[in-house]
Amino acid sequence: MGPPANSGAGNSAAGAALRRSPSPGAMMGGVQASDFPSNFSRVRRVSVSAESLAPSTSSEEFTPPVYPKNSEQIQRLKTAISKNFLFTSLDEEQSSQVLGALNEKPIPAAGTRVITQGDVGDFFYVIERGSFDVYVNPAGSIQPGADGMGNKVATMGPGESFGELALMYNAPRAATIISISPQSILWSLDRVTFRRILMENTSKRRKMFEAFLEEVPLFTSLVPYERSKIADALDTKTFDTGDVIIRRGDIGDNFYLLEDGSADVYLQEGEEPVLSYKKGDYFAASVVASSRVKVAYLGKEGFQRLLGPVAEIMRRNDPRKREKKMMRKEQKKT
Ligand SMILES: Nc1ncnc2c1ncn2[C@@H]1O[C@@H]2COP(=O)(O)O[C@H]2[C@H]1O
Repeated sequence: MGPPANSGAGNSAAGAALRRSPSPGAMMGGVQASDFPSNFSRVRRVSVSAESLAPSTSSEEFTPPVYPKNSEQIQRLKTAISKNFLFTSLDEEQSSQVLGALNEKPIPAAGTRVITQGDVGDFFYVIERGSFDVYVNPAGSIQPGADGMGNKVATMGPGESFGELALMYNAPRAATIISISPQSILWSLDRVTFRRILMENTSKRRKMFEAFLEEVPLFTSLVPYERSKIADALDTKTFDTGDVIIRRGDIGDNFYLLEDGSADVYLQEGEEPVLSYKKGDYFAASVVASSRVKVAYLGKEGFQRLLGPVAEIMRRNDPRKREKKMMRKEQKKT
């Protein structure tokens, strides 16, 4: 996935691009109908009422819409959201409200434009079936002509979601989304339900990790939006001085990023450390906290799905190799 000249998304960058209010011209993008394939979003673009733009307060009464589903649909929907990090920390009530409010949207044709960059945001989408390309035009909206959609910045598939940025920031859509396979299936969630139930956690996590992830050297090659997706998947654990974070030989299912504090790698308990880690470092094995330590970690699932773009850098700079090398060096000395 090649980073675009200006992806215009992610929190800070999206922030700037997204907090602009859309001009009427930008919203239409000045695009000729013939430039694009059948347009899913244009036919039901809605004006968003002031009420639904108001930030949510959890004390207000709120009844999400309910779209009846048969058991086969519920099963498909549950599978589609099961691996999506935005749904992982919902309680039972929230979960059933969201399941009820998600509405099945078949996208029969490849080349259907689901979201148009620069438009007002109305729905958030989860992909059940099919693939979708993401385009960003650095101008902030699609432009006339063959390259009007800008640069292709990503392709998304089953289990992934999109359309949250405009709803979170009350901002124009930051990208254009086009179906690339026929017979795709999306599930849509209206903006009010998204803001009331899914947004709090998502923006909390993104805000919490945004500044930190920007400083992690491994992630500097990612576009801000890719870092936001990593933030969605991170969890935090705290260790006290002397606690073993990972023991050598443990099956390492997690990828750890040192968020705060410092940690040491030991060859043998009681000996001098052979390597030290500081904020922003990532590690894999035999690590002991040398101060109070906060780590952010990614489970195996997130690791495989989200770190694809930096896999090559990690292979070159595998922390296990680094740790083993230091250990061999130490062993030679003795
Ligand atoms: N690199 C990217 N930049 C901006 N948006 C992206 C990017 N990749 C995926 N997207 C998604 O594309 C969506 C377009 O609509 P939103 O701005 O509401 O939310 C956006 C994100 O969910």
